[in-house]
Amino acid sequence: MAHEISLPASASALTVKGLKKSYGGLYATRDVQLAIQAGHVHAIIGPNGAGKTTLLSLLSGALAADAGEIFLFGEAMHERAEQARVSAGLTRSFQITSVFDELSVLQNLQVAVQRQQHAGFGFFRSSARDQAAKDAALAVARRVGLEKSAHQLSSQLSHGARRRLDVGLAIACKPRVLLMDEPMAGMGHEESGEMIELIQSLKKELTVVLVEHDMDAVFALADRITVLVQGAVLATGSVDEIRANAEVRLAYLGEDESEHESRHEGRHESAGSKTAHSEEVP
Ligand SMILES: Nc1ncnc2c1ncn2[C@@H]1O[C@H](COP(=O)(O)OP(=O)(O)OP(=O)(O)O)[C@@H](O)[C@H]1O
Repeated sequence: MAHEISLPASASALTVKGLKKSYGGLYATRDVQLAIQAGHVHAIIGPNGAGKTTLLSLLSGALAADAGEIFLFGEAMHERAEQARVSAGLTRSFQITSVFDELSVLQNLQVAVQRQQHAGFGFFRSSARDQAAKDAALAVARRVGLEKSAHQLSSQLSHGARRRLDVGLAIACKPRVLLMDEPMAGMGHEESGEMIELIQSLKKELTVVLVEHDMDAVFALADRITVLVQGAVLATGSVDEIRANAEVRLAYLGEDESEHESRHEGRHESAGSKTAHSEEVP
């Protein structure tokens, strides 16, 4: 089980060293080290309050770290502002407020494409550039399975389709590493399945850091898993290594395995409804 960084910074898509963040006396992120390999889906799991969202915010630049370094393909990100990280290829998805309700799917994607092209909101526009942005937006809509809803208002989308639009907005920024914060949240079985398929397909093009409570989705998608407990990395490993790790089971579930198994036998839950106390490391 690797706690230490075994890859040189340039060999991994994202390398994190000694990352720290505290709120008052409480460490939300405690000396976190990560080496995330290119082309992987790397899941970050842990109980409620473990520091998963804080970690994503530190990686995206939405939050300033107290200490630590972040490298994107060997390039230092930790002193850059959020937008500069997006421009370098480090983008966070599922900031649901980034969707404009009053715009169609295609218009939303077009705005994201134009931002990426530094075209702004209509300044220095040319019809050729507008057409190129529209074509690129349509390609992204197809990529996330929203071509049939391209002209629909975003406010009229189902929850699952809206979350796919969020992925589309992130893809429009041409990320090399995509940070995803609970993409399956609030989804039923079918919508989760569609999102799993979409994330699986993204692996061909980019690296995904996935924070997710739905363990079925994590086990279906992850090449590597890092377990956070109280802000610190407890373990990093393959799905099989993490499932077999007694320390993880104990710390993550807060109970021993036999207790968990007996409780699990009597429980029935639908996908996407799992909470920290019902998360499984089966
Ligand atoms: N703005 C803040 N001010 C003070 N404490 C905070 C703040 N944000 C987070 N925390 C604390 O930091 C710790 C980590 O929180 P964080 O939201 O990152 O955990 P999480 O693993 O994402 O939890 P969850 O699974 O419930 O989303 C928690 O103890 C939380 O209460």
